[in-house]
Amino acid sequence: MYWIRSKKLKERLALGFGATLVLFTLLLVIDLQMDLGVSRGEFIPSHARIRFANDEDKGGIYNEFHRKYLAKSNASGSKEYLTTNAHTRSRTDTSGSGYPSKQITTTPPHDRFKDLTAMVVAPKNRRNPEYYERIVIKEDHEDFVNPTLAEMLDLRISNNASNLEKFQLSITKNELYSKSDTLVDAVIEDMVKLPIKHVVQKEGGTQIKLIIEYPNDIHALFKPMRFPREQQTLPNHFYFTDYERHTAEIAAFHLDRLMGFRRAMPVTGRLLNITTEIERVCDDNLLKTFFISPARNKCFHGKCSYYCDTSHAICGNPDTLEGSFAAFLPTQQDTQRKVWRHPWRRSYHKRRKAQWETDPDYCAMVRDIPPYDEDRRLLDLMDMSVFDFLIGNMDRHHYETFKIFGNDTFPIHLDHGRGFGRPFHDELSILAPLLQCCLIRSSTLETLLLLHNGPKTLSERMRESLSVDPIAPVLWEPHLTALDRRVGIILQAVRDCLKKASEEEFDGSQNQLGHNDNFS
Ligand SMILES: Nc1ncnc2c1ncn2[C@@H]1O[C@H](COP(=O)(O)OP(=O)(O)OP(=O)(O)O)[C@@H](O)[C@H]1O
Ligand SMILES: [Mn+2]
Repeated sequence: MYWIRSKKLKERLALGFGATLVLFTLLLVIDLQMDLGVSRGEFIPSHARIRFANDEDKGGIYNEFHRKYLAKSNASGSKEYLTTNAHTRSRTDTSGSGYPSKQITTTPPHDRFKDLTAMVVAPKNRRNPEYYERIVIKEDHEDFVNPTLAEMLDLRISNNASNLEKFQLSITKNELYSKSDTLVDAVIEDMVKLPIKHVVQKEGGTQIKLIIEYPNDIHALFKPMRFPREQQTLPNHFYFTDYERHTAEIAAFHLDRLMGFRRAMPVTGRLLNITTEIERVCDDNLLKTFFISPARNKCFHGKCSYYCDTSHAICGNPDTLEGSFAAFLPTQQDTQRKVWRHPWRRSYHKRRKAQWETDPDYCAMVRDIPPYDEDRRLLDLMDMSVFDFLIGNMDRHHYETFKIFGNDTFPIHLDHGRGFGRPFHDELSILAPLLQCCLIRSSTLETLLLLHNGPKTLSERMRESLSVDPIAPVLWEPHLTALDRRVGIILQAVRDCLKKASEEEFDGSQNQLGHNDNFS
């Protein structure tokens, strides 16, 4: 009897152990795939796993910059000012002092950053690179091969292809569209004017998104308006629980284009009739979630993991709804994208920090790991850091590239719904990649200097660019002001990097001199 019972127990234990082992292995494989960017069955290490930090390490230029900047903004009272906005804080908001309270009183004199301009215009010194050439990188475009998707896929763009299809097939290895592009406006006009044929909810992702289908197989990704322009990120929301803003998607596309990155798909605003243009043409699953609110507005909530219930419904006014429409990424055969985990990914945990937040040598480790050890990828992450800092986007957990172009291609600037949430706050941690690597493309620095010194500032250019959008004004004014302020902060960050490097260079040459002195 005892023998049987013990055997059963053993069997049960063995079974339990086996099941746990299988589950654990499965989890590990899934996690590893995200970590290593799996492509056509080959494992290509993309970057280190997110490691959580234990000890606070306060060294490094990133932490120094952080401290300096905080000290500065405290000394001047506050860099933030009062917003008297009814939407900002509802009566039930018990968040305490999450928001600004003082008006800026003094403006410092305009610093033209002439020291940085000198470096951008200096010719590249091939024989004897200067110390700053390790920080401000001038790229060679001599062996410039830049095939299009059509060329890679051996496809001809037919004359009766839609503007979107032409656009998609003209995407190149280096950018989504060229500086002299003529298709972006046409793609946008189609998304604004063409009738909507069919609507389904996009699967995956955390918040609601709809796939809009127009005639001729044209598609767009729709994000609906939830709040008025003046609504800021709720003080008690983390970046990963922040609501998405359709205006941020639109503004991010304009900024990406203005900065000359051309890595974001075209996005436009459009007003919809929620009844005739969504409810009557949507699939059954979405249709089931439609209802009329007590205020007699037409609403729906869809199905998703965040904010898809009656209390977070998307409502028309009474049936007019505003939203953003992003041109669809290529869906042709062999245009798959590779998903990479961002090395400076946040922890997505409300109490833990990621390793980069406390390790001042984090970049040295990233620099050694493919694909960051060669070609353009690390420079692209620096651009992304600049871009995200400007828009205040903390939600950059992954990024995507087109598989067919290999590793020496651009990361697509995707998913900016959580940008433009806190116009009175500059989130320096978004600049951590740039500050920890002390690295920037010369062309990006040049653009920043131009936007800083004029003739037109970034906010002026953005205001102008956004003014043609059907739902203009797209951004609340404080967001535009923030852009100009943040350009100045990035330039200061680059200057601090250069200053530190020049000090190190000077120390090095002093040592050498001292050494030589002994011989003289
Ligand atoms: N313009 C587009 N065309 C086609 N697919 C897109 C487009 N933009 C984004 N996607 C795809 O949809 C996915 C989800 O989009 P997005 O990241 O904007 O939504 P999200 O809800 O914020 O997702 P998550 O919560 O995972 O961050 C993206 O990872 C991308 O693969
Ligand atoms: Mn997202």
